[in-house]
Amino acid sequence: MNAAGVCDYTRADLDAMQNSSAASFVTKSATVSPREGNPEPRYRDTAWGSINSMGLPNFGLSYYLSYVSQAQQEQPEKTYFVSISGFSAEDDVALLNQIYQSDFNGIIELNLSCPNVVGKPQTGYDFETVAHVLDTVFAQFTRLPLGVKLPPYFDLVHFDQMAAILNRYPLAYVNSVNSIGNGLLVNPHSETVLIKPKHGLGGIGGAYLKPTALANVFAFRQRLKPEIQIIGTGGVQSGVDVFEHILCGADMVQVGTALHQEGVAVFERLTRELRNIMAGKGYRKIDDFKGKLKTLD
Ligand SMILES: O=C1NC(=O)NC(C(=O)O)N1
Repeated sequence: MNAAGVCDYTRADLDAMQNSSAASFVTKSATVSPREGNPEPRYRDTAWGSINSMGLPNFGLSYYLSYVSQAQQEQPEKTYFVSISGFSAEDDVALLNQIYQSDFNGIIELNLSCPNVVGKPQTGYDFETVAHVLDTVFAQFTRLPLGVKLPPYFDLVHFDQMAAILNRYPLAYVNSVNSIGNGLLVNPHSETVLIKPKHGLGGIGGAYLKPTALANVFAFRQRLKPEIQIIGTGGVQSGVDVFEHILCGADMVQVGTALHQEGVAVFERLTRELRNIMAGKGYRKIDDFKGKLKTLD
């Protein structure tokens, strides 16, 4: 499926996802009020991936809930995801109330990791706030499955601390990772940054991101209780990358930068390439290799 923020902003984007061979889609992270987002240019592709500082532009939660309501009727066999991104626990409660009062019957993705709203830190790096938000959310909202979109972590102690917090809640899944926040890409010819917001700093995606994404999927799989599934996101450009995410423990894989660069045809290509890899290795189903990465211990 798509990673939140890619091919999910407008009805046309979501139609493209709905009519593709992707198993599902997630809608652009919705905030309490619709947002214009950051000034352009705010997204750039490179040979190795992408940089973005979109700033959570979105048409508001009701726009996406009404789209999913229609999609649920058209293709009821699919389970859809709606992403929300409050700037406080109270925001998240307000967004969840709106979802619970609608006919939405899919999965909620709570984005704890947008790095691009000036003045708003990435919640996922503030462990106490993560615990407070999840305490507040799960005290009231347990009917619909809910997962969290996490930023990448880079320290084993942080994996331990976050897993200890996450294991306290009835989470449906953890989605690792969001972009690497506040990276910088420059154009050496013009001696200029690529994007306008934040003097050129933005979230890094694509091939740059894969080693970090695989490490986060693998580390959380080792630490999280088995009831919490894992969505692997980051650096998926080929069937091999999908295979590696699953080998590290991903139950589902999302595609961001490569989807932005190639369009929804990427899903058929990735699926075909994964099938060929599995056939070559004699694997008949995902469980034959999911989470079975070998270490040299
Ligand atoms: O969570 C997010 N991650 C990103 O890399 N960019 C978007 C955004 O800026 O809206 N949000």
